[in-house]
Amino acid sequence: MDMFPGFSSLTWTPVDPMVPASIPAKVLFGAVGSGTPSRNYAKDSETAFVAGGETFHGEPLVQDFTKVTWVRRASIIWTKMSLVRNLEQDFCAAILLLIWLFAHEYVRCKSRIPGFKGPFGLPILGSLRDIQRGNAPWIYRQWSHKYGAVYQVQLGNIPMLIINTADAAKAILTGNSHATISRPEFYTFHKIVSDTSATTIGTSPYSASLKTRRKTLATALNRRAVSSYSNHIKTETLLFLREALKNGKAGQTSIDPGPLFLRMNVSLGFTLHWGTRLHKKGDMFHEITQVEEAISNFRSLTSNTQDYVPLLRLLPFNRTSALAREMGARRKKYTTVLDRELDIQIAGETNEPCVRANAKLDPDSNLTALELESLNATITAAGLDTMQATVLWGIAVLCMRTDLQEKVFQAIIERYAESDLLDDVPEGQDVAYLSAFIKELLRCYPATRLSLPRTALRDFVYDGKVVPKDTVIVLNAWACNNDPEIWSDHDVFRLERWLEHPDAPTFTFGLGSRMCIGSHLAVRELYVLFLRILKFFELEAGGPMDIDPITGVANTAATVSGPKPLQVKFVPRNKEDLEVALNAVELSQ
Ligand code: HEM
Repeated sequence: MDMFPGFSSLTWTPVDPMVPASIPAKVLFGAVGSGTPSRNYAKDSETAFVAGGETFHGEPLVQDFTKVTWVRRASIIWTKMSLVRNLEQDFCAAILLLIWLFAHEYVRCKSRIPGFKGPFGLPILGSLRDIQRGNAPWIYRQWSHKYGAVYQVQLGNIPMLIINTADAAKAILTGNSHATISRPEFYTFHKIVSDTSATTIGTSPYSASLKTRRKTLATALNRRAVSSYSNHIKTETLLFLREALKNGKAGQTSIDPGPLFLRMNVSLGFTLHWGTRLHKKGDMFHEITQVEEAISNFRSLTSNTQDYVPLLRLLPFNRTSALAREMGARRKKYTTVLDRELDIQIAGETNEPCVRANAKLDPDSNLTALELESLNATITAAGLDTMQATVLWGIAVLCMRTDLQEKVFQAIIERYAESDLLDDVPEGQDVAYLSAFIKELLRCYPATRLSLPRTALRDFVYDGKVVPKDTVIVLNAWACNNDPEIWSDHDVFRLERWLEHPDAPTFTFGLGSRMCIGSHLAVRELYVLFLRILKFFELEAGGPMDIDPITGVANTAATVSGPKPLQVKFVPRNKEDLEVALNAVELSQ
């Protein structure tokens, strides 16, 4: 039954005198007829009703207000009151928002580190937008010209000290190594990803457990241990050559070397940790690389806005949190499969020597299940994207700087006879130019340009100012590597600098108490890989390449700064000999 006869067909003409009364109200307001008062102020207003007698589709177009029933009048008065109430509510909401904003800004001001200069940034966001919009290490270096070598930025409410010069890095991270031994915890990575999968060593705050885990992995990755992995490195690098030769049709086709190297690196990590090579687990490859890349981005210092603006975490459809949770769970799934397989092998005494088996079998090692899981996460994550980025920059530089490629190649053949290098590569780095190339590569293209952040475990003093406990400290490794106090020609990719100053510092692997523990493995792998690539192939660019360290970066928001995708021709220096030699080599399974 219609409770309000005539109400549902009620139509209005606008109060706006500029609108001709002859235009049907349905055209002006859209379809009318439900009778439900809406928040269109003109429509809700009593003055919207004027007398008239036209009809539209048989209904009166304009209704005489004097004929409106008492029920309708009550409805109109109620609507008017609602309008006033809505305005009151809006006003109160605006006042509350303003108060919250002032309170927030007060807290933000209070959280600044006394004595350190730095940009103030925007309300709520601080300097987050500036950093997210550009290339953070470059922007931080620009700001250091204004605010000094060490200054503060605020990302949301969180103040961070940014270190931009070599001297400051040494003073803070080496000079106060114990005070700077911890890592901060961020919402997305530590509360969401690590809720479903353990935290890696590199993202764990300082604790007794971190000490034990770090010691276990550092022992497995020290110089002596790395030299015992030469057989694994040989297998993986020779497989890389085989794939480059085959996929690139002996130099006739350009290929993207990214996936080849990724497979090689993941496989090496698996062998060292679980004693099993990746090719046996073909299906897992895409899953692992996809998940680890996504998780790496959750570690990003700049891209997770919700880490700095807690309000965003309340959004009902929070895609970042949902994705972070999913990736953590997916990582746990494949590491669990690998753990189970290794456990069966350990029980049957058929396992290969590897980090996890050593840790489980060592009677002195008391690692808990969660700590072992942290080692899993570390080995799958650490070194994966960092090594990938470094190798790809190296390949791009060699394609674009053919003079350097020739120089290093000549140095290699001077040192090695024709076919020596398919067998073991002698320990050490006996091709000085190649060694210099790797150092220069790491200097100009540090994979993590902003090193993994630290937090102060306790107060310490730098430059006469107190750095309070819990302050987040970020090393701008890229700026330190380009410090004009160390190199007057820091913008040039020049190998000879490392022959002139072999002990000059680089900041690519960090500094002090939480420095990278995989650096020996990383440098060895880079050395052996480039030695073999350059000995057997000539590299040609198969498409445009931007090797500028700033404009050439693929994703400036990512934790790791790799180059844009490459297309490369791997032209064998001697196709027949290489094919025969590579097929003859027996590779460990
Ligand atoms: C070119 C390759 C690599 C680069 C540029 C790199 C860079 C870094 C950096 C900058 C840090 C933080 C250091 C600091 O806070 O001072 C780090 C930490 C770490 N890296 Fe690497 N890394 C590389 C390869 C590897 C490899 C191959 C592994 C192991 C398989 C590895 C394992 C680790 C671990 C476990 C940590 C955490 C150390 C801690 O927090 O105590 N890295 N790496």
